[in-house]
Amino acid sequence: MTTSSELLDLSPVMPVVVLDDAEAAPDVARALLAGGIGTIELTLRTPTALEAIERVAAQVPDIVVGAGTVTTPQQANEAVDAGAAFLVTPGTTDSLLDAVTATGLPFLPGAATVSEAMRLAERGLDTLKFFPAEASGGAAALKAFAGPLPHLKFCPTGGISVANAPDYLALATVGCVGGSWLTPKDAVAARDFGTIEALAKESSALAG
Ligand SMILES: O=C(O)C(=O)C[C@H](O)[C@H](O)COP(=O)(O)O
Repeated sequence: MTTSSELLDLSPVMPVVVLDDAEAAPDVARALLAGGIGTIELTLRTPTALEAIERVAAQVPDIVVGAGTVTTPQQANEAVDAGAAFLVTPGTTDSLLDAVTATGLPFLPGAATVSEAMRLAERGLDTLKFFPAEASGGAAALKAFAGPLPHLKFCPTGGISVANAPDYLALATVGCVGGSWLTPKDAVAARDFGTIEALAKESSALAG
């Protein structure tokens, strides 16, 4: 079992993946692994996402597969049943926090402000997702968070690319960044796993 803080150490970039076709999921995961990325977050934005998680968990045991876009207690439970090893929420409500905590899985709860981060810290959580990162002030905002909250660690996502990822990864409070750029929609649709592997390689070489 990986802890929330260990999740941030798996790779400098956590790929945030939206899949319309569950059948492609194992090959996407294999391409990411071949490019040096040890984790995949499959977002529950598409009807096939749970099946995609199931397939990756069963067929690609070397990658740590999690569920993203978990916004309801029911989704948290469905993700566990599908075999997710971790959960990611874009924001946090009390009922969602209770549900994800009850799963016993490591999770990254979303926060966009200092107050939200402080509320999560009050609940004993020190490893958070910062979302939407760029729209909420970017690396400069997180740098400012670290003044009063140096003990909290973040995985920022939302608007991050290979170009601005280094600004975040340079911060001591950032363990990894999340982003969808490793799995472009057209590359997935065309089953162009070579492109995904190349993007993964470029991302895994970023200093974490
Ligand atoms: O789906 C979720 O749970 C989210 O919270 C949002 C995702 O992490 C971002 O949408 C990824 O952002 P991009 O890399 O800008 O595409």
